[in-house]
Amino acid sequence: MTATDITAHPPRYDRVRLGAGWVHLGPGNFHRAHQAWYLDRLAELGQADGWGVVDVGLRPADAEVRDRLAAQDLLHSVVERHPDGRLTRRTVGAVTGFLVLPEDLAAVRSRLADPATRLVTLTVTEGGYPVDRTTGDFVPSLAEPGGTFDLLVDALADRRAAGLLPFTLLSCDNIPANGVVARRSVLGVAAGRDAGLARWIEQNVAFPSSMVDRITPATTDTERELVRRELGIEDRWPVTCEPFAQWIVEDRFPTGRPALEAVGVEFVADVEPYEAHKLRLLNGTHQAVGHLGMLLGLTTVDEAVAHPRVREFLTGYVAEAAPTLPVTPGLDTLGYGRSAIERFANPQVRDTVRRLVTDASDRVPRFVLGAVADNRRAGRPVPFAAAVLACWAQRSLGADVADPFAEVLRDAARREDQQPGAFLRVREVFGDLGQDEGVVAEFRLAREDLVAGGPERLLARLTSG
Ligand SMILES: NC(=O)c1ccc[n+]([C@@H]2O[C@H](COP(=O)([O-])OP(=O)(O)OC[C@H]3O[C@@H](n4cnc5c(N)ncnc54)[C@H](O)[C@@H]3O)[C@@H](O)[C@H]2O)c1
Ligand SMILES: O=P(O)(O)OC[C@@H](O)[C@@H](O)[C@H](O)[C@H](O)CO
Repeated sequence: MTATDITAHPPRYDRVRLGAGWVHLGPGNFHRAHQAWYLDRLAELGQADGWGVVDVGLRPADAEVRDRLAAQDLLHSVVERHPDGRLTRRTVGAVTGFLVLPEDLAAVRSRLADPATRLVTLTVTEGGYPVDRTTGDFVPSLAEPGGTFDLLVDALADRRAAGLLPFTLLSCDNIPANGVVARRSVLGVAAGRDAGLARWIEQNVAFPSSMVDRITPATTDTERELVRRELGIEDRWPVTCEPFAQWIVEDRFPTGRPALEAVGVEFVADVEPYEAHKLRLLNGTHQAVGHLGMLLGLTTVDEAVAHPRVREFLTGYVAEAAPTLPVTPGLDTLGYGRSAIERFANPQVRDTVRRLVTDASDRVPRFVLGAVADNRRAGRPVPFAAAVLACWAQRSLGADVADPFAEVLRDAARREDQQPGAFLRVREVFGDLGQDEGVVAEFRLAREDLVAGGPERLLARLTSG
């Protein structure tokens, strides 16, 4: 098929009417497959006027994304990959600006200070928040100078000085109580500068929490080629993802919000039960399949789920974590976990196990350890979670581990033979977990399996095959 440029396939609405009322920090793949995709569908209904998104990148890698998208009028494809191989594509035109720090600092400041800007969203990854991984407390030394939270506090100070209303700050990162964590991060940075500003923020800025969901792998040349070959579109940075998408948001937007309920976003009074289900049963189970899949030498998540013992292990993991979740009307906890595993099994999505375990020390405490702590408080054993941690320990011995704590974890994993449980005693990652003798015993058992017979032996012990 001869490919035509994406600019020859524009959205069916007038992008000029979108303007710019929404700023997004962290313009990665997920943002484009999720928040921008939802707004695009709202724009098609003619209900997004004034809410165009200005993307802001704070990392050098964002400049390449900006350059590629700028060459195609900031349009991008979102391509849904159905299990039967079908592809559905739309051109997303919701992003009306793309700025990158540090070069565009003045433009970013003025965008954030503009009265038209009423909503700021974040997908800056779990590690992008200056809070302790295990307690969630603000840690001043983790706040990157000139980073996300300095920028937000500067912007709020500008708005206060100009007598403007603030914007609402909505975190879309996978973190328990992400609104509370965003608030703590902003207030922590503000308090270190000016108590009056911190008070003003406390009294005036809303930080709703949200649960976000759509499995969105990284884009490589393979995805670009797929879009060119199968759909006939030349797109310099398409995003491929699963067909499923969900966004549940705490409805606190004193400065207004787009009417996203028209395109399926659910606005609720309390997002916590939905968020807990998602983080513990989807992201937690993702950690399980990611660490096991890496040790099994597999590349994609669906390959791992196709291994019958891995699927059974994941089912066991879900059953172990499920009792820690609140009974929630309309939510079948075990069914939710089962449907997550079905989504992982989609052979078309081509998500990699490596993506899931990157920066695991930012993810495991948020996705796995909460359920472990709740189970232990209730006196329940945690053989499946302990097995996931043992897989992580084993994998930490490798040289190619991308993780802020890679060296510390490697050293601890190396000491395991002499000091059993040393890995779990890396306090910055595991908090007090290493003091729990029951968990340490289960972890040791799993580690012995891995050392003696690899992941197959561990799987054989914990599943019936
Ligand atoms: N990919 C998914 O399936 C998915 C689904 C739900 C939620 N999320 C959330 O979105 C986040 C980003 O995922 P993605 O797939 O877009 O990743 P990505 O690698 O495509 O993009 C990450 C973005 O975050 C920015 N970033 C990273 N660290 C930062 C920091 N310390 N400060 C400021 N910006 C920073 C990067 O510059 C980039 O713009 C995840 O960490 C998760 O919290 C992802
Ligand atoms: O992106 P992270 O690091 O928060 O977590 C890895 C995956 O579990 C995550 O990206 C899922 O794919 C996503 O949360 C699905 O909605």
